[in-house]
Amino acid sequence: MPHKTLTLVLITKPNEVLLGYKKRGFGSYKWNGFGGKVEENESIREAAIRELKEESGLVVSPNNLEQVGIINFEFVGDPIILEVHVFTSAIYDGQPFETEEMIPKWFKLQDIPFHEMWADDRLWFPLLLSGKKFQGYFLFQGHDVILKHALNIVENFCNLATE
Ligand SMILES: CNc1ncnc2c1ncn2[C@@H]1O[C@H](COP(=O)(O)OP(=O)(O)OP(=O)(O)O)[C@@H](O)[C@H]1O
Repeated sequence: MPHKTLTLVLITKPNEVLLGYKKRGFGSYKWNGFGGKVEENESIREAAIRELKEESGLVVSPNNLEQVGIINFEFVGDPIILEVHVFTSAIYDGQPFETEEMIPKWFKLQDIPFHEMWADDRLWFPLLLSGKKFQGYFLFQGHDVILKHALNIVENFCNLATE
C-alpha cells in the first residue's frame, strides 16, 4: 500500500493544549494539532517543526519535540495510507497567531472540542495527555465514520523511519 507521511504537533501547557481551527484543505473546519506532509529532502522531525511554524508561528527546537505516536489512516476507496507522526512539546518560542491555514486557540484539557475534531482524536488524545506512547490504525468511511481501529500503547515505535 502506498504511504503518505504526515506530521501532527500538539503544544501543551500543564492544563492546556494548543489546537488550530483548520480554515482550508484536508480536515477543514476541524480543530487539530499543527502539521502536514513531509516533503522530499526533509526528515519527519524537520517537517513537524516547519509545519508548526507555518501554521501557528511557534518555534520548537528538535530536542524539545517528543514523538508520542504513529497512526495509520486508511479511507475506504483510497489506496493511500496516511502515516501520521504525532509529536508533543511543552517548550516553544513565540506567541501563536492566525495564519492562512489555522486559527490557534488554547483549550483547557477538560474543554477539548472532540465533537469538532477528527473522530479518532477522542480515542488517542487521552493517551497523549497521560504521557503514553501509542501506535494506531483507523479505517475511515468518509471523514466521520470509523469502521475499524486498533490502538496500542508502546514503549518504542516499530517503524525504522521515525527520525
Ligand atoms: C483521519 N484522521 C486524522 N486525525 C487527526 N489528524 C489527521 C487525520 N488525518 C490527517 N490528519 C492531520 O491533518 C493534517 C493534514 O495536513 P494537510 O493540510 O493535508 O497537509 P499540508 O499542510 O502539507 O497540506 P497543503 O500544503 O495544504 O497541501 C496533518 O497535520 C495530518 O497529520
